[in-house]
Amino acid sequence: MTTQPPDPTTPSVLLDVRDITVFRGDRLVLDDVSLSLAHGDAMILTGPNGAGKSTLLRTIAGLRKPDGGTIERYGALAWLGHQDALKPGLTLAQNLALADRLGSGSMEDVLEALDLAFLTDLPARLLSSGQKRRAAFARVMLSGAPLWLLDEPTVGLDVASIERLGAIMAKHRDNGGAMIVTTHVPLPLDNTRSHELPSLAHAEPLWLS
Ligand SMILES: Nc1ncnc2c1ncn2[C@@H]1O[C@H](COP(=O)(O)OP(=O)(O)OP(=O)(O)O)[C@@H](O)[C@H]1O
Repeated sequence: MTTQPPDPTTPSVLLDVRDITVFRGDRLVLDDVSLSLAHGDAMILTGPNGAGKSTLLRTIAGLRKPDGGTIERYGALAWLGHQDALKPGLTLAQNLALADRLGSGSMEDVLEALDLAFLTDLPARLLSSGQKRRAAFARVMLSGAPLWLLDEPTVGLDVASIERLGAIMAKHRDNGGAMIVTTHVPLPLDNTRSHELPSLAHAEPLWLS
């Protein structure tokens, strides 16, 4: 539906992050963070509030520049942030059609997998918060990207929806995709790796220059 199984001639590594350092304002948030992801991997990013989980995902997504270190990516990525970023005046179908143009997923399959099919003609502003979260996740699926960066994807979701997400993530991995997921709640995912970010919040501020 989304990602094709890996081609044996392509490298198994999808993402290689080396010694990433990020400041926010004058404060060091990420200090020499390194991680790598291969096809089929699921990494759970943990750490207390403010440890820099969102900052790391945004940096990998290219939404901010690291102050040090390197990021090598082998394939497209899709990023799910805290904001669902739907256009409120457009219907769910119209919102997803914008994403569908970019990728290779099947709209019907995605709507079915997320139990959204009955909502396609509703303006996005009328969706509940859990429905909006599922719609935002639908855009990730429709991107066709092998690498998913998911920042607290389960916020606002009921138990059945979290189970659905778990099944979708497992299928994505079976198809050769990989993901980094931040979460404060357990996810229904097998064989995950975890990466814990320490809190640097109480470190002395460091000035950039
Ligand atoms: N625009 C900004 N300017 C300065 N500092 C910021 C800015 N945005 C975030 N920060 C700080 O960067 C640090 C990391 O924030 P981040 O949102 O990445 O943490 P997080 O681990 O995702 O937290 P949470 O678990 O609460 O979602 C925090 O101390 C936060 O206050």
